[in-house]
Amino acid sequence: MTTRVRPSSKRCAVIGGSGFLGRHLVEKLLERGYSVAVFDIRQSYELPGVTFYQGDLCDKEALRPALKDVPLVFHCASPAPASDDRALFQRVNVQGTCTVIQACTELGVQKLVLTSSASVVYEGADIKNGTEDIPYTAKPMDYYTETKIEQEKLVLQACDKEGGLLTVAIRPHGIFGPRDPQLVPILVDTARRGKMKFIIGDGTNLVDFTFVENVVHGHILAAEHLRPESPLCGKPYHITNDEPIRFWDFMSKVLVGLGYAAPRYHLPYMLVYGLAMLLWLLAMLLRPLVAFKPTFTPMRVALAGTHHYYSCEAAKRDMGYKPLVSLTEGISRTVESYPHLRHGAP
Ligand SMILES: NC(=O)c1ccc[n+]([C@@H]2O[C@H](COP(=O)([O-])OP(=O)(O)OC[C@H]3O[C@@H](n4cnc5c(N)ncnc54)[C@H](O)[C@@H]3O)[C@@H](O)[C@H]2O)c1
Ligand SMILES: CC(C)CCC[C@@H](C)[C@H]1CC[C@H]2C3=C(CC[C@]12C)[C@@]1(C)CC[C@H](O)[C@@H](C(=O)O)[C@@H]1CC3
Repeated sequence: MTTRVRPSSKRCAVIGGSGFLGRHLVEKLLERGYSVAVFDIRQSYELPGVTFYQGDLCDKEALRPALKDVPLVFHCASPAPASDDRALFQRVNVQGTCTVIQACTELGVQKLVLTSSASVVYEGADIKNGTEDIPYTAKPMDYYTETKIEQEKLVLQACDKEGGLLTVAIRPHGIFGPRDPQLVPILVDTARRGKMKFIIGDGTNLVDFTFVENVVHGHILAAEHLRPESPLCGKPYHITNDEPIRFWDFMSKVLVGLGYAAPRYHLPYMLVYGLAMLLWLLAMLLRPLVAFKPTFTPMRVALAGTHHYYSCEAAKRDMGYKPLVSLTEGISRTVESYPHLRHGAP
């Protein structure tokens, strides 16, 4: 006779746990008394209380040991959004997520929390205080967004309240904080190359930037409130700092905090967007001959020149979410964490 081990409720797995958000999530889970299995294609640190499993999430056999006897799984792995490798996004975000769902179901995992993105509804036009009922965009601006939509649908449709796997998706927007490999490093690199002098558009567009610890808090609340009778089952939730800020004020605060000049001169939005489209087309055409990646992609220009902020009222109502770290505090902790990116640092 085989006896099934009852999974400890303080045990969980984090797929993508070596990444920026994943590692912050792991650290908070440990603080809250969880023991954590990390599954990732790379191992980036070691911590007591964490067991690492290195592998590709598209490989079910590699996933199984990490998810065995675990009641709760967080899935926050993805290829980097800036990549233009469509096949990789399809394989990891879509087929890989199917594999994760199958493995969870076969192993009797009770809850799956997906890190989705608020970008699943963004198509380059203004979104002001967007709620979760905005339909998915029919015109995703890049392969990352296209596959995040498919991924979110797969996970939410897999929710089975009749004793099966329970699922929920968290949609953060513009995550920033210590160890972020993307937002601050790209911003500083652009500033060092003298390209952060310009404000795209009139500079009044409001945007959500969300401190990483608030995003982690939203994930843990979602996991702990996800039960068969709760409204969270099969639903997406925006998690934001609940403090929309002008895109260019946020950029300026980070730049000035790190010793760089704030952007000052205005350029018309449509002009820069048109140029970004042209450059992107050129990069596509020349790809077989020269590999160059424009900094100002159409997606980045759109994000820099439109309103895109979201309501987190549903998360407040259904899981008692409230941001723990203010934008001002988050920016100052972020700036302090990047001494090597300061102006003049070797
Ligand atoms: N950073 C943001 O602003 C932001 C905003 C909204 C949503 N998200 C979502 O949050 C999640 C985490 O993003 P992040 O910023 O921490 O990115 P990240 O790149 O730091 O982390 C992603 C992790 O996934 C791992 N990974 C990639 N492919 C894998 C594979 N095939 N098998 C196993 N592991 C694999 C990577 O090694 C990495 O450790 C992603 O799902 C992303 O779509 C990020
Ligand atoms: C070159 C400049 C105009 C700006 C330099 C900063 C940008 C690199 C970031 C500003 C907003 C960021 C952002 C993302 C990537 C980095 C920026 C463009 C995402 C597209 C990353 C993927 C997430 O899922 C998106 C989300 O919905 O949160 C991010 C949106 C903001």
